[in-house]
Amino acid sequence: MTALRLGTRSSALALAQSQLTADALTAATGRPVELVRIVTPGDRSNAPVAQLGVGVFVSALRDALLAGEIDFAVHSYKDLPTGDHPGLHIAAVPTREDPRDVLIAKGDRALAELPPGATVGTGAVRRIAQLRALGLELQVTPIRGNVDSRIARVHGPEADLDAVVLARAGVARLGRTSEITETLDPMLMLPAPAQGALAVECRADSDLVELLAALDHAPSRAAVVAERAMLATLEAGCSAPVAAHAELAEGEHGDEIYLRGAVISPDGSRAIRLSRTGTPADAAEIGKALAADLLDAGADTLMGSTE
Ligand SMILES: NCc1[nH]cc(CCC(=O)O)c1CC(=O)O
Repeated sequence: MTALRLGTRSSALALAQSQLTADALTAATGRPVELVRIVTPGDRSNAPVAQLGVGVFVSALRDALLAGEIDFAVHSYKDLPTGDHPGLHIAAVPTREDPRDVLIAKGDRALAELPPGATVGTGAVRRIAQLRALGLELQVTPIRGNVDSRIARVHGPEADLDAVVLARAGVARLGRTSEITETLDPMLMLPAPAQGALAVECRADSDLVELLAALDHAPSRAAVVAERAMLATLEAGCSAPVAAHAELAEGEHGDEIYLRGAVISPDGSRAIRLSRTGTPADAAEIGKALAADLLDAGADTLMGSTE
């Protein structure tokens, strides 16, 4: 049988999550899968990702899909733009990894155990804002780079920070969970919408739509749909850092989604945190309604407060 071509970036994380997905697909369907490395403008450039945007990585894979060079691609769902892409289809959202953020700190420390003035590195404005909101005497430092190079800022010959904050999912997929010193409580550090989830994408007219659906995990998809609907609705009205986390639980009347959302001012001085519940079938509506609640509570005014 001809192998299905799975396009992937060459970063360690992209290769790890592509290989995991390839193995799961082969186990579920018997179809062999080969990885095809796509060199993206982002991989060729030395410019910081913050400047290029993760969009460049996604675009190169999507171009290769539409050109028929690859049959499907696996993305970190949180890196995808919120709008649908014409001609493409997300055929599966596999079982999500733990969506929480983690701390990797020197001396096996938790956040509350870091000494005053400790340096904590992280890239995302969402994490920076929530770290500042804790009111600890931390020096929050914006950093960039891949997961390995960020961990190297704490452990290793070039170490120059006391701690870094990362997504648990990325650390787990690279097999480095033993280095985690604290998994951060979502009450304090709410994750990015869709963090820990993957999107398996193919052309909308592809024969593979049904085959790839074997990898879909309905509860993971419902959670991501709720979180991303919230994000998409907020994008129109507010440019402050956004966080979201949906949990599925069995309620009295069947499964229920519990969606939490937060919008934080970049300096951490103000935060609006709200939640909504509903049924998984209404995931998108729950997300939109929570975004409307956040805007009603003043989410659009949070960008103004800076240090
Ligand atoms: N921002 C980059 C990024 N995109 C996806 C992950 C891994 C976690 C995931 O799949 O959600 C990471 C690293 C991180 O945020 O620490």
